[in-house]
Amino acid sequence: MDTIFALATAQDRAGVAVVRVSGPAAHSVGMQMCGTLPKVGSFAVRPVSSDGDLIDRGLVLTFAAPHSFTGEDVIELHLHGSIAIIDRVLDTLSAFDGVRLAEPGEFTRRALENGKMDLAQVEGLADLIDAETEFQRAQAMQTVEGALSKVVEDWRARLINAASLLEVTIDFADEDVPVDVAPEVSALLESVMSQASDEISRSYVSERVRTGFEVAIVGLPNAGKSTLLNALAGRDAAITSEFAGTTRDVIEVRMDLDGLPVTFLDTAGLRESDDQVETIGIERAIARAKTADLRVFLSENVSDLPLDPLPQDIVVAPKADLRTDGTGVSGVTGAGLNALVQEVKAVFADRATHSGLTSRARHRTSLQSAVTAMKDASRLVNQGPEVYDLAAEELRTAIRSLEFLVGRIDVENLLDEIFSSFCLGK
Ligand SMILES: Nc1nc2c(c(=O)[nH]1)N(C=O)[C@@H](CNc1ccc(C(=O)N[C@@H](CCC(=O)O)C(=O)O)cc1)CN2
Ligand SMILES: Nc1nc2c(ncn2[C@@H]2O[C@H](COP(=O)(O)OP(=O)(O)OP(=O)(O)O)[C@@H](O)[C@H]2O)c(=O)[nH]1
Ligand SMILES: [Mg+2]
Repeated sequence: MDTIFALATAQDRAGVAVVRVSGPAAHSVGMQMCGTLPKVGSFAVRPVSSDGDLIDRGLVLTFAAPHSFTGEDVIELHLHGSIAIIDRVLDTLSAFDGVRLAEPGEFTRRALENGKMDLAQVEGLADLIDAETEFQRAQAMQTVEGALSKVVEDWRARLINAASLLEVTIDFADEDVPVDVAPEVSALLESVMSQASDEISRSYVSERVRTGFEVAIVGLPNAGKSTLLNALAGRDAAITSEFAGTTRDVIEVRMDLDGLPVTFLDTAGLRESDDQVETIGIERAIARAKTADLRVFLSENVSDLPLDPLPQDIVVAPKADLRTDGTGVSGVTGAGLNALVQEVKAVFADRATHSGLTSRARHRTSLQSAVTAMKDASRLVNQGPEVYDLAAEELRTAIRSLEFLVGRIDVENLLDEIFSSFCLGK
């Protein structure tokens, strides 16, 4: 087993930089660079040297397998966060035999392989590192803490219970069956099916929390959409001009609305156009507006537009400053801006109350196949003891789907994909 190392902190000048080393050679490498290591489970200031040349004086932490993040022997070098120090320390580490730079996510991969966390927790950890808003942090943190794993484990236990009730009956097949297990098995299946189905519908909301809710700003050319986007963003994200048809590409601005991750989309003004490029822009605008979670129609009259508002969509008049009725929004004067933001926030805050524990298509696929197998099992159980063996087989399929979800089985082919999205040093 290679010993791996990486910079765990951001690749830039900083107060402190942390280099982690994990694997069988971690302690011996540490002793060669630092003279002696602090005793296991503690930290101390040590010189960090290369061939007798003092690179830095750092804080050194020693962990011993299995009591570390990876479950292996680990040392951490907390260095001054200088680019030159980091380069020299990484160079020095790579010169040791059997010691190499870690791949993205490789520390976490070892933690998974050593049973320190399961696949759901690993995904949660990736989300936690990517979290930009409070809702994202809270959702990811509950997954890291094992909330999803615990629920799935509970469902799995109930299905195993149901399967064993069927197995007992199957074993008694030629004798008088002691009790009819069908009611108990059905009740177990019903409870898991309803909770899993509920989780599937919640997963769409959690997915939006994870990736951000999208709000498309749509309207006629020149309505002031780009000006509005810039006002929301507090910076010049999009080009604005007095010429109708200025915006063509969809411009995205990510925002944190009191912890809710929301991406505003500025789009091309909607009209019939002879300009081929503008027409492509308009097609993109309509496509993105349709898939967005919410649309803001910056429009006096939505029937002017080739798009109908959906129930929660917001319709607001443009250029409030040119109006006398006190309504509308203006990116120039800021009139109505706060009210608009509050309205968007309210819509998503309400949707976010329906979030759950799963946030990926992968989770939904597993849950869906588990539910399908449970439905089949339930139907078979109602047909009578002659087909209990078939029902038990369906239950095993459902159990395997749940095990796949938390990575108990069969996930080798998933790992490269999951870990490739991790940062270096994690
Ligand atoms: N310096 C530093 N900060 C860090 C981490 C790290 O690895 N290093 N973490 C990394 O992501 C996070 C904290 N999570 C951690 C989780 C488990 C262990 C760990 O060593 N667990 C051992 C028990 C350690 C002990 O004796 O207290 C274990 O589970 O056996 C370390 C960090 C965030 N902050
Ligand atoms: N008076 C007034 N003018 C505005 C307001 N918002 C935008 N404008 C002006 O209207 C013109 C068009 O603004 P844009 O923000 O580029 O309009 P748009 O909706 O993005 O236009 P397209 O990208 O062409 O669809 C510019 O000259 C802006 O300065 C507003 O609230 N009040
Ligand atoms: Mg524009």
